[in-house]
Parts: sequence; C-alpha cells; structure tokens
Amino acid sequence: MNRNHSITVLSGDGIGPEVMKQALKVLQATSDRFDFTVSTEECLVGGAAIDAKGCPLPEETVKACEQADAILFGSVGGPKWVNLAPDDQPERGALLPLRKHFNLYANLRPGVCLPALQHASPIKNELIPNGFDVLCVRELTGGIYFGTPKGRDDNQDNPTAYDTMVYSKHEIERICRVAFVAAMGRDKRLCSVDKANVLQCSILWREVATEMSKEFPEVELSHLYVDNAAMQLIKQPNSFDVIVTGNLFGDILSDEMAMLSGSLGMLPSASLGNQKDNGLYYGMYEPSGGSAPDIAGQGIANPIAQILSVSMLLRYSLGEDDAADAIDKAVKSVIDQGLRTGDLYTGAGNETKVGTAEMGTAVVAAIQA
Ligand SMILES: NC(=O)c1ccc[n+]([C@@H]2O[C@H](COP(=O)([O-])OP(=O)(O)OC[C@H]3O[C@@H](n4cnc5c(N)ncnc54)[C@H](O)[C@@H]3O)[C@@H](O)[C@H]2O)c1
Ligand SMILES: CC(C)[C@H](C(=O)O)[C@@H](O)C(=O)O
Ligand SMILES: [Mg+2]
Repeated sequence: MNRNHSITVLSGDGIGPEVMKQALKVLQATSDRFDFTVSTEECLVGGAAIDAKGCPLPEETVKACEQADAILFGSVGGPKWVNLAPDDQPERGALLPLRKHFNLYANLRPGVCLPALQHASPIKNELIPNGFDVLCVRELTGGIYFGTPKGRDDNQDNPTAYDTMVYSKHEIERICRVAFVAAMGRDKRLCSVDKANVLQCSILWREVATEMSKEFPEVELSHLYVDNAAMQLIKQPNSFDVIVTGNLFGDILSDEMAMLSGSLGMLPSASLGNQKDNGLYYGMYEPSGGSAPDIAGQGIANPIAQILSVSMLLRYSLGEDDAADAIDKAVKSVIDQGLRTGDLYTGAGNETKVGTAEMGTAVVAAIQA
C-alpha cells in the first residue's frame, strides 16, 4: 500500500487552530514511529476565510480537498459572523457544503466514556461502572438540513420561516447499511432512532431499517422515538451499542453522548462517503463540538476530540490502523495518568490540570514511549 499520504488541514475558527496544532503534533509523532509520510496542506475555511478572502469556502480550499486523501477539519463559526446572511456564514457556507460536495453521508460519532473518566461524567457512577461505548451513526447530507423548500417569507405581518425534512429510501438504506455493518463488528445491537409517531420521514425510515435487518439476521434491531432515546441515554448509556439516526436527531444525541462521556471535547467524528475498492474512504474528520468561543484563545481547550479525529482519519482514509491504535492507546494512557484539561478536571486527588499544549505533548510522549 502507498505509505505517502496527503491531507488537507482546515483549522477554521475559535479553538480550531489551537487544538489542530496539537493534533498535527500527534500525527507527526505517529507517522515518524510507524514509518509513513503525510503531507499536509493548510487552507482557509469558515470565519477565517471570510476575513481573509471574503467567503467561507474559497474555491482553492475545495480544490485542495479534492486532491487530498482526506480532510482534517477543526471547527467553524463564532459571534463575529452571526449577523451575515445565513448562507454566507461559516456553518451553512462552508461546513455543510463541504459535507454535501464530497457526499459524506455517514457520520460516525463514537461516544466512549473511558473508565478513568467516570467521575467527569454527569451520570451516576454506579450506572457506568466500566464507562460506556456507544457509536452514533448520523445521516449527514439529508433530512431537514438540506431539504427544500427552505426559506422565509417576510412579506406579511407575521413573518414565516420553513425547513423541509426529506428522506428517500436510498438515503435511508445507505446509512442503515453503514450502521448494520458497524454493529456486526461490535456487540451486534442496533437501535434506530426516529419520530415515527409523528413524522412521515420517520415512518419510511423505520420501514427501511426493518426491511434491511433481514440482510443482517445476527444484528438485534430495535427502534426508539428520539425523545425516549434522549432519556434512555441518560438513564443507561450501556443499553446502546450502535445508534442510527437522521441528521438533526444525530446532531443533538451526539452532543448529549459527548457530555455523558465527560466532555464535548472528547468526541471525534468521521464523515464518510462510499467505501472505495481498496476498502478505504474519502472522509472529513472533525471534533463533534464547535469553535467554543467562550474558551478560545486561552490555551485551555481539550485537544483530544481533534487528536482522536486524526486516529479515525488514519484508520478510515489512510489504512494506517497500527498508527490509529497507537493514538487511541496514548489518549487512554494520558487519561489514566490523571492529566485533565479544565473541562474534565474534577479536583480528584490523582488529577493534574493541564492546558491544550501540555495535553498534546503528553499524547506525543505516550506515542513515543
Ligand atoms: N463542526 C463545527 O465546525 C461546529 C460544530 C458545532 C458548533 N459549531 C459552531 O461553533 C460555534 C459555537 O457553538 P456552541 O457554543 O453552540 O457549541 P460548542 O461546541 O462550540 O461549545 C459548547 C460548549 O462546549 C465547550 N467545548 C466544546 N469543545 C470543547 C473542547 N474541545 N474543550 C473544552 N470545552 C469544549 C465549549 O467551551 C462550550 O461551553 C457556533 O458558531 C457553532 O455553529 C461548529
Ligand atoms: C455547526 C453545525 C452546522 C454542525 C451540525 O449541525 O452538523 C455541528 O453542530 C456538528 O455537530 O457538526
Ligand atoms: Mg452538533
């Protein structure tokens, strides 16, 4: 296999560049240790691109992404750009178009609470004696985010705005397939989350998921309404193995899962298109959380979600599984050592509070050890 890889790095806004710096340190340490190369091209995106180039997704950024094996993404958005027209803002003008342009319909969000982080979880510790491990498979290029018509009508006394939730059988089938396959590689339990007591899209979703389960008889398929799923996640996260759900529900449930695992700063993500003939995917890898304007520029953000996004990139897009395993192990080891950024720090005796850069350096050291 070709061991000279190339990625496009889009750091974006807020804490994006801070956590990306640490992730790139970790990438360098793993490629040194496992003897492959990754050339990185950094491009502008989001608010940073608006400020420098006048638009959130410059053409040269898209071209660079097209030429690379994968995209490593930080986060975009912030108060500076919220008053722009919606389509000119970083989120709707850059992040969503990138997902759509590369057909990255399958968003994997692994919500893992490491046993050592039980105390940082807001959940009662006796409910998660060994932490938990839930994979959320979120549909990412359809649903209410992209359905049309979408817009507003201000030509009346009572301004009206509308978004449309649309799902086709094909869109549901392809995301359910990803989830069934993921479940086959895990505990073989798949929960499809919808709102089939109200929404037409969800009724179709449930039918398609049920039909597909015939192809995966070993996987135990269950269905939950999204409101109940949100509750069950808090009551007993271990009752889930893999969750498959639509774009909006997955957005919300994954933030919930992240916090249950200790902090939003822990949850990476992989946004994947179709599998290529060589078994790998073109993908975009990013923390599930955002640009965190409330803590940006202070050097205190947790870089682990960005670092674990590098691990997912190595695994799904570059086929460097040993390197990915090494990163996962290194992260677990620094957490076991008691290192905590502020979002994870509880003041327990074995914990040492560290900043963003110290956490990155510790992960690098664990990879080199
Ligand atoms: N992928 C993305 O680019 C992405 C994702 C989500 C939100 N956003 C954007 O980010 C901006 C801020 O959104 P928000 O405040 O609602 O959500 P957010 O995810 O940025 O922050 C929510 C809370 O989590 C904390 N947090 C998030 N990541 C953290 C980390 N790595 N370490 C420590 N704490 C962390 C923040 O400090 C904040 O208190 C908005 O413009 C939003 O649209 C972007
Ligand atoms: C920033 C926003 C558009 C994005 C989403 O809703 O998909 C984010 O919340 C995420 O979870 O990646
Ligand atoms: Mg989100």
